[in-house]
Amino acid sequence: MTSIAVVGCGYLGAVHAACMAELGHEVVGLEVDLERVASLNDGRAPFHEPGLDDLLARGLASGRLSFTADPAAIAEVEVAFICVGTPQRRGELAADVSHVDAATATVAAHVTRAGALVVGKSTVPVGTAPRLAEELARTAPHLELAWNPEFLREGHAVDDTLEPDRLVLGVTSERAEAVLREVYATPIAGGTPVVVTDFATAELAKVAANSFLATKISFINAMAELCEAAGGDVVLLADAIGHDKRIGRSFLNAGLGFGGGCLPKDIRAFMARAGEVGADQALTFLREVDAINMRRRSRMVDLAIAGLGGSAIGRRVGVLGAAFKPHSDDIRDSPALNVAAQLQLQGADVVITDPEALDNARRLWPGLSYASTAQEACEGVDIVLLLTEWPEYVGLDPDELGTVVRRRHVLDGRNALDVRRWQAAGWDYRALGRPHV
Ligand SMILES: NC(=O)C1=CN([C@@H]2O[C@H](COP(=O)(O)OP(=O)(O)OC[C@H]3O[C@@H](n4cnc5c(N)ncnc54)[C@H](O)[C@@H]3O)[C@@H](O)[C@H]2O)C=CC1
Ligand SMILES: O=C(O)[C@H]1O[C@H](OP(=O)(O)OP(=O)(O)OC[C@H]2O[C@@H](n3ccc(=O)[nH]c3=O)[C@H](O)[C@@H]2O)[C@H](O)[C@@H](O)[C@@H]1O
Repeated sequence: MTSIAVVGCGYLGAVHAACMAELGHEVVGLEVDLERVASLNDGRAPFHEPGLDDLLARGLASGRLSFTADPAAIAEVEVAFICVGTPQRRGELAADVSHVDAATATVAAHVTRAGALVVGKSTVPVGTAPRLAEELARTAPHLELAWNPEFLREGHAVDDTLEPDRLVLGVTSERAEAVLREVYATPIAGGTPVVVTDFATAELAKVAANSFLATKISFINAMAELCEAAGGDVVLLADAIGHDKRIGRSFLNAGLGFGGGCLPKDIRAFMARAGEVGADQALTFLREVDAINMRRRSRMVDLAIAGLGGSAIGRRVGVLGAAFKPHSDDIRDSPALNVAAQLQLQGADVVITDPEALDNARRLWPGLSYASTAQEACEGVDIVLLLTEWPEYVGLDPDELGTVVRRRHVLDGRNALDVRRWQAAGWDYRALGRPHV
C-alpha cells in the first residue's frame, strides 16, 4: 500500500484517486473547488462517469479515500500525482500550464516526507517536466519528479485506469521507477505493458497519441469530403480500409469530428510547442487536421439549412445530443453545441436534449432551448439532428418519433442511425459523407 495524494480532482483526478483507492492504496484527493470536495466526500461524482460512483462509495467506506481542500492533509504522502487542468490559453494555441505550476508549488510547500515522488499526469508541453524538476531541486530538494501521462477516455475512465493499454513512466532514477511499479503493481501483474522513458519522451507520448487519434479522425473526415464530392459512401469506405489490420477500423467513424477538453487543445498546444523548440515544420499537418475537423461543423450547418429549404429563420430544429461524445456530460468544445448554436444564430428555434449534459449545456449556452426527452425536443420540428450518438438516440423508434415532428427529416451527424430503418419509416435521411444513402 502506498500513501498517495491526487492534486486536482476533475475528470482525470477524481477517477485516478478513486481507482488508486480501489487498487488498495491510501488516497487523499486535494481539490480547490469546495463544492467538488463536498460532492466527492458524499460519494457523488461531480460529473457523469460510468462506474465512478460505485468506486467512490467503496473507497470512502474502506476509509482509504478522502477529499479535502486543505493542503496540510498531504504532508505525509509518498506519492503526489498532479492532475490539474492545462487548458488552451485565451487567444493562443499554447497550453496554459499555470495550474500545474501552482499545484507543484503546493506539493513542494506541503509534502514533508523525504524522497516523496511528485508525479505529473496532466498533459503538458514537452520541456515542462525538466523545468519543474529544476524548480523542485531549488525549493524542495527532498522531493523527486516523475512523469506518467494519462491516456484514459472519458466515459471509459474507470476501466482505462484500472486496466490501461500501457503505462508510460518518465523517470530519472531506478528508485522512481520502482515506486511507480509498486503503485501500479495490480495492472502490471495483469499484463499491462510498461514503457520506461526519459521526461521528454513521456511528455511527447501523450500529445503524440492524441495527435495520431485526431489525425485518424480527420483523415476519414477528409475522405467524407471526397465522398460528398465524388459520390462515395464514407462508412463503407471506412469498413473497406479498416479491415486492413495495419489501418484498423477504430477511430475511423466519420461525422461531426472531434471535440472535448483534450484532442482539440492538445493538437494546438503541440503545434505551438513544436515552433518553440525549433521543429517549426514538423507538425504543420496538424493545422490541416484541425481545419478539416472544424469544416465538418460548418458542413453540418450548411446541410441543415439546405434541409430547411435554404434558410433557418423561423424554422424549428430538434437536436439530439449536447455532450462532445456519448457516456459523458462534458461539453468542452462540443461539436454538437457548436452546430446548435450556429443554427440558432442563423435564426432557427433550436431545442436540444441530452441524457447527461443538459445542466452543463444550460450554463454555457443559456440562450438555447432545452428539453428533457427526445420526443419533447423534436415536437413540431422541421428537421432532427443527431449530433451525439448516445445509445438511447441511436435506438429511437423512427415511427414513434415521426408522430411528433412536423417533417420526417433527419440529419445523422455521427453516421450512427440505421439508415434503412429510418427510410422505411418514411424519413428523409441525410448524413455527412454519404451523398447517396
Ligand atoms: N479529461 C480527460 O479525459 C483527460 C485529461 N487529461 C489531462 O489531465 C489534465 C486534467 O484534465 P481534466 O481532469 O479534464 O480537467 P478538469 O478541469 O476537469 O480538472 C482539473 C481540476 O483541478 C482543480 N485544480 C486546479 N488547480 C488546483 C490546485 N492548485 N490544487 C488543487 N486542485 C486544483 C480544478 O478545480 C479542477 O477540479 C489536463 O492536462 C488534461 O489534458 C489526460 C487524460 C484524460
Ligand atoms: O487526453 C485526453 O483527455 C484523452 O483524449 C481522448 O479521449 P476523449 O477526449 O475522452 O474522447 P475520444 O473517445 O477520444 O473522442 C474524442 C472526440 O472524437 C470524436 N470521434 C472519436 C472517434 C471517431 O472515430 N470519430 C470521432 O469523431 C468523438 O465523438 C469525440 O468528440 C483520447 O482518446 C484519450 O486517450 C485521451 O486520454
